[in-house]
Amino acid sequence: MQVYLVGGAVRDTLLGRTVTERDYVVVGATPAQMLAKGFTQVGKDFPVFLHPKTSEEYALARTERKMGSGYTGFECDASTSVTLEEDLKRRDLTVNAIARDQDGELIDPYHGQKDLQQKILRHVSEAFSEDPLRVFRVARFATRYAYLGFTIAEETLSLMTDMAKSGELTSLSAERVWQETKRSLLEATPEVFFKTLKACNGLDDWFAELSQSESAFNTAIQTLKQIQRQTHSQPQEQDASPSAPIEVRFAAFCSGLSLNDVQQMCKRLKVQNTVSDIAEMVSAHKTSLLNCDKLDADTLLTVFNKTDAWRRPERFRLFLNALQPIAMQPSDLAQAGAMSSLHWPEREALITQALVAANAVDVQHIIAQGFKGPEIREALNNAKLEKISALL
Ligand SMILES: Nc1ccn([C@@H]2O[C@H](COP(=O)(O)OP(=O)(O)OP(=O)(O)O)[C@@H](O)[C@H]2O)c(=O)n1
Repeated sequence: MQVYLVGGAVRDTLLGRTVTERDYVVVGATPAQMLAKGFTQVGKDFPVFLHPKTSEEYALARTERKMGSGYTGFECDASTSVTLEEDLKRRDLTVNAIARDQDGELIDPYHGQKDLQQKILRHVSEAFSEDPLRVFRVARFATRYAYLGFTIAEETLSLMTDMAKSGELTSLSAERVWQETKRSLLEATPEVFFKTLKACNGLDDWFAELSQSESAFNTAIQTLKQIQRQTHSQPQEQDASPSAPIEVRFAAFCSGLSLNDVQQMCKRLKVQNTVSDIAEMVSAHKTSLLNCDKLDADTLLTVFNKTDAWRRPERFRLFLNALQPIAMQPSDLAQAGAMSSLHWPEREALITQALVAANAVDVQHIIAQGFKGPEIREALNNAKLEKISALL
């Protein structure tokens, strides 16, 4: 049997990037031989094994043919007669279809090295269309390698467009689409992911709310760029620490949508609550906190109560962090006139101080004053209002 390093590890080594995960392909071996060598089998649909010591993935070389529609209709052949070239041919992009043997020699039948040099993401063969996830994967690679100047080959973008138009993207699971989305949002230039999807009609099924609204889409792109301005002074650097967490990035992406649209999209993508909470809070309260010349105590108390800022201070902090890129966009992009006169750092500090002040109101003190039942809540709110007003 022959063993080759394949996929991302070869690609990223050639790009001079750090390699975190290694995948191998094994040619000319049977599952029984792998098990006899101490590997454990993990693949359900096709034979993939974990190395007994390193736990790295070793997949038997295979060919795949799509039989039916949907994501699962594949016929797989992983017999010992499958060659390395055949295995590489079923892969998505030429830059992902380069193998390295144990002597360090590169096997590159689809000219991935040339495409790496020319910075082109190009599909290997027509079999690309058999896996709709690849539309999102290519958009993600375009995002990740944007800093190097990579673009998508015209013919590949055209295939992606055909795939999106065919409706095949709906056969993907929400988890897989979200995973690609999340990984792209955490890259240095996340807007490239969504621009790429828009360019191939890939927003229609999973991000319908954004494909239907030009202005919501533009707001998403501008707000994501604003995060980049704030967090990456050097966007070109690989792994520039993504100081804005996924909650803030996703909220930025949703910042041009109504609360109802954000909820629809989160439900469709099965976004985890910790992430969708922030996007929904931003959508629900951005107008009252940003589109006004001065903050008033009633508004602040309502927002504190509705966001449960009292018991969820960390979530509230993320919410404020998520408002920042919306508030700090260049004034010509601000949605309402009032936003342009906003000095966010001062306003944020004021909101934080108001929360601290209101939080200092002691409910025991109110009870001791003789308030009963629903009166307690009212008196508590009044006392908090007083504290906030005193600050403003
Ligand atoms: N839908 C897919 C998924 C994977 N692959 C192939 O399997 C390899 C490994 O896939 P994966 O680990 O998901 O991605 P990487 O290319 O290693 O990229 P990343 O750095 O994002 O993990 C890819 O390089 C590609 O050759 C593919 O052709 N089509």
